Amino acid sequence: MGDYQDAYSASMKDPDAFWLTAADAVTWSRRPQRGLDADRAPFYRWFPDGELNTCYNALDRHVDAGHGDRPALLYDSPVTGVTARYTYAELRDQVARFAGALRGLGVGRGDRVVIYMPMVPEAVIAMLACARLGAVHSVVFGGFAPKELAARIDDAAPKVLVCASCGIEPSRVVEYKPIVDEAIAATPQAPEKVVVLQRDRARARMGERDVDWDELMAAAEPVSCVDVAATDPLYILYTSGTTGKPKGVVRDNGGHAVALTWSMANVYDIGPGDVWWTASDVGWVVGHSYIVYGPLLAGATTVLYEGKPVGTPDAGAFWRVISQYGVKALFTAPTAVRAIKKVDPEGDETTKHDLSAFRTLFLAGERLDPETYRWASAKLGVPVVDHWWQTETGWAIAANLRGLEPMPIKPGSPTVPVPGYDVRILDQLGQEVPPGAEGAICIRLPLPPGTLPTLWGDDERYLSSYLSHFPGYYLTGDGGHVDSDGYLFVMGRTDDVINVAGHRLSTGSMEAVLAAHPAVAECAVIGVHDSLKGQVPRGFVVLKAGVDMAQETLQAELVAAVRRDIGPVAAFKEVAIVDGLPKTRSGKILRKSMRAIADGHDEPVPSTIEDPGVLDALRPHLRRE
Ligand SMILES: CCC(=O)SCCNC(=O)CCNC(=O)[C@H](O)C(C)(C)COP(=O)(O)OP(=O)(O)OC[C@H]1O[C@@H](n2cnc3c(N)ncnc32)[C@H](O)[C@@H]1OP(=O)(O)O
Repeated sequence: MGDYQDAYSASMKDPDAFWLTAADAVTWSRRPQRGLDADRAPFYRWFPDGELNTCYNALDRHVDAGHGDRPALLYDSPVTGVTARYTYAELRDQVARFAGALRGLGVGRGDRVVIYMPMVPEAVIAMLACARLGAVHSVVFGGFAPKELAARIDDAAPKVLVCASCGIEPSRVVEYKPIVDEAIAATPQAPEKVVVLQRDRARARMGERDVDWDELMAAAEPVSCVDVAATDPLYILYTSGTTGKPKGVVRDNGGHAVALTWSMANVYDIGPGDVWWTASDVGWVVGHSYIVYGPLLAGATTVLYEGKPVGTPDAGAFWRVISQYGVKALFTAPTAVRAIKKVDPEGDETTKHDLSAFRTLFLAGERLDPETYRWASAKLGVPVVDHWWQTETGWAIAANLRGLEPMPIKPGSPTVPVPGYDVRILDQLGQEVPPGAEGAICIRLPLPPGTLPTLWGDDERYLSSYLSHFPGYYLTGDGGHVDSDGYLFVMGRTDDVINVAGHRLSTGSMEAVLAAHPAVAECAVIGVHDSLKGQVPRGFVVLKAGVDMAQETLQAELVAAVRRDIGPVAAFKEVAIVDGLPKTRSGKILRKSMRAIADGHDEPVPSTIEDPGVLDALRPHLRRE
């Protein structure tokens, strides 16, 4: 662990020096003299005296350096049959023009813009245009329903919303504009204007506040980059918490640019001119960091793929893209690999494509099970590198740093803490546990650059969600252990957040939907193991006295309600009607015990249980006997 150990120790001993050196890789309009600002600890900030523009660093800088002809973005859309190639100069020009269009709609520094779009180049253009103006974008994943979109609009209070008329799923066209209209009607924070990108598969009906993307672009003048403080927000990205209300994770400009630039070289071994592909969605943090900002900051070529691992058209889609564009490294979620493996268990499709340029498969977003790791390693013949991070951190907490010092891979472990992250495993009393012992995975403050400085408009919730549990530490919400070689093993969430196909979801918000049904007296939703999606939600409801309704009808209504209120992404398909839910004497539902039984590893029942008979009666439902 030579280079790694040196870098890690340097980042711990003198974080200011470490990150100010890393900051040299970024172009500043005012170079920072200070690294960490701890004046308002635990609200730490990075590079408080620095000024820059993130869009300048992602685009203009490369054009100014003479690389305007280098491909910046390769769009590949098997669902529409369209491909497109943007050089750095072309992408810069499109972004500058759309920034001019937004400015014409009154968007300026600090204003919020909500983006609700599928995987089209215009989504990337809109994000970078906001960054160019110093405006704050908030991208919402297309699989969320109107209510979820409305909750995000409510919180971000955007001046403008940018959407497409539709997204294209393999089995159906999803009309986005009616979802946007419904969401806007449900919030007092309606944006002044909605910019609509019309797609031929389902053109949107336009209303008074709507503006057509093409018409706007045709009339707009390009604008240059606006310098912002390093500590100014670049974006807000909402993520599920334990309650129904999503948390608005804030990302700053300076720390983000420094951390992502550092990560592209050191974690992913990607530099200028390399072709890099993150198969995810711009609506998730992986899409923000590693479809859009990271690769462009690094001067690499990023692939934007509007398709699925299977079915668009077959299980060879990923290998076709790798071969067609000479992709050096792919970053995706384990669930995508499991989907391919299910359809093509022998990996025959891998042999039909030239993968000679392909060097590494990076996986994150959910636990990488050893079986999936072994399959991908065997079929692809390249290192399969797990790494672990969160929406909140924006980049890797633990990784096998391929550009710094590749290390032996241990299946089931994302390897070691990344420089900047002081990872500790704590017991319930906040004491550090010895190697091998399970505990709460925490990070000693301060967090490194690029991580969340707070939650949008809610410092209190930032403290209560992450910092107050163990003072001086950031609580990740995951449990796990470190082995005697210093490798981290992440075993899963310790709260009621679940991970379905790499999508982080709150069981609390699903419970709120079930509880709102007039027939339901009480309910619980738990995440249970699923061989394809990693986890899926399962609901259990107790009916109000006197309810007389056919079980199937009620179940169908409850499933439909979750899809209507949260969205298809919740993948909520199963709900059981039961006589009672197991509780402690103080009334807390024993979800952990329910989860354990459903997953087939019974744990001792807590002594605080009110009535063990209730849990016994539930066992057949949990085990689906
Ligand atoms: C490290 C930090 C992080 O964790 S960031 C988060 C990282 N997570 C990821 O990158 C997500 C990885 N997962 C995926 O990309 C997808 O699940 C893959 C593997 C491609 C499978 O996709 P799919 O077959 O659509 O299944 P799914 O479970 O995602 O979808 C469930 C239902 O939702 C729908 N959906 C999905 N995306 C959209 C969208 N953009 N707009 C509208 N609807 C969408 C799907 O069609 C599906 O619907 P249905 O239930 O089949 O009708």
